[in-house]
Amino acid sequence: MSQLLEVSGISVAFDGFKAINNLSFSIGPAELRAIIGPNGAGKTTFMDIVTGKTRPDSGHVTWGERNVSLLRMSESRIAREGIGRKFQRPTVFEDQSVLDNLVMALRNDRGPFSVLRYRRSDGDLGRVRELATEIGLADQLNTRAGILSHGQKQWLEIGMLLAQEPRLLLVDEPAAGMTKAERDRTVDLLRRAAETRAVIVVEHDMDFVRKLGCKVTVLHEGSVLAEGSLDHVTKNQDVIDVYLGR
Ligand SMILES: Nc1ncnc2c1ncn2[C@@H]1O[C@H](COP(=O)(O)OP(=O)(O)OP(=O)(O)O)[C@@H](O)[C@H]1O
Repeated sequence: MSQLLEVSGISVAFDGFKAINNLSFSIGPAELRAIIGPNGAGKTTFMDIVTGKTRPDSGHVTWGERNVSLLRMSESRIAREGIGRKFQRPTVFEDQSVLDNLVMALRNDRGPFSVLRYRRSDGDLGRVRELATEIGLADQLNTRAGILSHGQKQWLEIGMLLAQEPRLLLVDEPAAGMTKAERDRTVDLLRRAAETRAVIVVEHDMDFVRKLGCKVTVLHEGSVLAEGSLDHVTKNQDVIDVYLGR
């Protein structure tokens, strides 16, 4: 298989306004990609379409080895197919410990009645420790999530998504509100996560995007304006005119 997700020729209009306009995009199974673009370019709407929250008026979105269409699937089915989404604001269970948040995320996996029967197993604890190490919170397992820093909460939520072993992770503006040290650790975390899965990062912070060191897709008015390395797209005059030069 060459691509994990293939989006071709999608368009969606809200009250006649084309938020997404004949957009095509694809990402491989172990690839990190940054999406940038001015406010209103369609970045959120694009993620809404991939996750099934918004249905495009036209176009195709195909997924996985069997090229199944995501357009007929519900949001929850798409999540079960292995597409995880991290919104900008962290949504962890503040009164629970880091450990319990990660255990709950593992539990999410197990079907509708499993929560009732659930017992924490040694295997789960092993996996939770692995996840906590991956997100840099191994020493905070018993800390209440509510007292973590903003960056640590973001990592915890990424860990909760990783617990479900997504094949594609969509991450919305992770750098916002983070300290420089937290941003650097987030870059490492996302780069590592993308060694074994596809990761799409929507971000305005160009320094952060540069550190991600990945291919960049620039959206503008619902279409791809430019694509390539950050150096390549930042030299593009159209990109300078609509985004960087403002
Ligand atoms: N449900 C909706 N109804 C009407 N218009 C919408 C809706 N959702 C998005 N839009 C419009 O579609 C365009 C694209 O919005 P979108 O939020 O996808 O852009 P964005 O690139 O994520 O912007 P930002 O960087 O500000 O988050 C905007 O003009 C927005 O106002």
